[in-house]
Amino acid sequence: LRSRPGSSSRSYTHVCSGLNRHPTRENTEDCAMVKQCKDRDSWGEWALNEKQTYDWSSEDEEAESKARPVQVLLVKDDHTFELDESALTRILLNKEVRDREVVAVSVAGAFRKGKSFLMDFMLRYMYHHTREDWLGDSDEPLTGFSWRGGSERETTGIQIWSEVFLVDKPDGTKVALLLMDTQGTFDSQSTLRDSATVFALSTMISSMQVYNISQNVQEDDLQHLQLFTEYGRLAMEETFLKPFQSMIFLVRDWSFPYEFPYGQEGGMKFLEKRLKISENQHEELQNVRKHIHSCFTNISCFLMPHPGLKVATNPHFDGRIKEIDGEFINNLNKITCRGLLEYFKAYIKIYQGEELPHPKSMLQATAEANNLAAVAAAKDLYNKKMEEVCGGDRPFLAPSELQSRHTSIREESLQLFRSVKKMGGEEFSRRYLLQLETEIDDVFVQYIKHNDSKNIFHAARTPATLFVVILSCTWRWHHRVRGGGHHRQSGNTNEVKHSHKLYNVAANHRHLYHHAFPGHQPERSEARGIERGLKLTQKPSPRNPKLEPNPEVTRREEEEKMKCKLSL
Ligand SMILES: Nc1nc2c(ncn2[C@@H]2O[C@H](COP(=O)(O)OP(=O)(O)OP(=O)(O)O)[C@@H](O)[C@H]2O)c(=O)[nH]1
Ligand SMILES: [Mg+2]
Repeated sequence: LRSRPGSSSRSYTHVCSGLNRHPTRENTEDCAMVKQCKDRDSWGEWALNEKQTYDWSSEDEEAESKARPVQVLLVKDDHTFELDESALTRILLNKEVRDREVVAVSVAGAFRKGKSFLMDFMLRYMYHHTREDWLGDSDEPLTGFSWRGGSERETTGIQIWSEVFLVDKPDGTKVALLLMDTQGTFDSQSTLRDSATVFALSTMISSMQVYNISQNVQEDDLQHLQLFTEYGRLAMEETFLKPFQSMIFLVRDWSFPYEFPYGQEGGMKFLEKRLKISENQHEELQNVRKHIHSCFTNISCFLMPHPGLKVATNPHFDGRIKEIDGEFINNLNKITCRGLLEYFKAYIKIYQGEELPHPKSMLQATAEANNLAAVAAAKDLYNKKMEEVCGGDRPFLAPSELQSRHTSIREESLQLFRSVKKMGGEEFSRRYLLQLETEIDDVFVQYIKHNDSKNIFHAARTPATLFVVILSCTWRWHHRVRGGGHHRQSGNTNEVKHSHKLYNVAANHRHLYHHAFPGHQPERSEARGIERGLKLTQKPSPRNPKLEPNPEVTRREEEEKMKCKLSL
């Protein structure tokens, strides 16, 4: 194995010092980082000097590899992700393990909660598990994955232990066991998306995810688990019934052993209580529990005691057992897990792409929901009021009237949006106000169109045709009225005026249409509107009760109407 350029010298030193205790030189011919767990006696054969440096600079030098954490997933400064495929390939395609079933054990959870520290105990177990005292010398510092005290984050991305352990299954076959340490969630340099990606990816590729939490199982722990697993489920193409394998809630610093004893049994009873779904529970609480149950094939829990104040607060503590509380040590347990690892590369591609939605903080999601609900309520109000003004069964409205009704209803609806209490602040909600304005204006164009469909002149293909039709109708009316007597003359003058006015409106609206709906052709329903429009334009009509009804005129009038319709 080669050293990765830019690998942290800090964690490197840590690992170097650990090599004295975990020397490895199994298969130099294949550069294998494989530990045959039964072959424990050979482990001590090869020890490195603490100050020894490694020169893995040449591909040809299949150097005696040193067990160490290898950064396989990098979260870069610009919050993008990079998979170190060659490092991963070197570990996983080693001929000793490449055809073996893989069991990946991962640990994830909030930053600074002792995840790497725990993984180092797992490592120690893997190296010494066949010994009675696998914990080793009580003066031995704890090494492996880099862990440390302090408030700033340590582990970044995903690291895997370069050495893959071969573990015997009861049926005599061997499985490859991979240990994986992950970047803690919610540190101050990561976005929610960064945290969600690391958590989701490690859950997707692990057979067992250890969810490392502190002191208790809180509702927000469950909600975050729900968010992250959903983010993982989204990325998995197949919709498995249960997309993930095993999940262990590892509760650190458990302080209530008198309620639930330390360890797995107490943990299971405690978790059963915490994840219980009951009828009278609020839907929100039920949903998060149902989601978690639906995600994992196995869910268990382990209650770990506090390791003692030295571990938690002493900056010089180096992990030696004699300084760790006995109870903590007594509760370190065996690993039991299995699974597959081959989707690693495929999954990271999904997170590198932009198809997945970005997860949002609870406040952001709530603020968005508030604003969207206010937009919906305001749009509703606008639509309702406009329906009353110019809806389906309302008569044609003069455009100027329609415009002025729209303006006042629009303002009323914007006012409703402004008055609804919303989270996220003024600046945030301005975006939604703009969205509302745009949507209302779009709907208004529809209302104009609808209103126009009630107008006879709307359906004329061009203003010119329309004009010819109007002239023709008008001329016929003139002609008929001239022969029909004095009374009709005044009615006809009105008619002509009306027709001209409507022609202007129609021509004007056609212009609006073509602007709003380029390429739009009048539809049947609009054609039907012509009939309604005809009725409208003929007011006051010869059927006006004030005028003498003349059956002959009425018949001709009907004929004229038909001609008008046909020419349209
Ligand atoms: N209270 C408490 N502290 C612990 C426990 N285990 C380890 N620590 C201490 O917690 C500190 C952080 O340990 P790490 O293993 O580096 O924590 P981490 O979760 O890997 O941190 P990040 O890599 O930054 O996410 C160290 O000072 C440990 O000594 C524990 O069970 N309880
Ligand atoms: Mg860590």
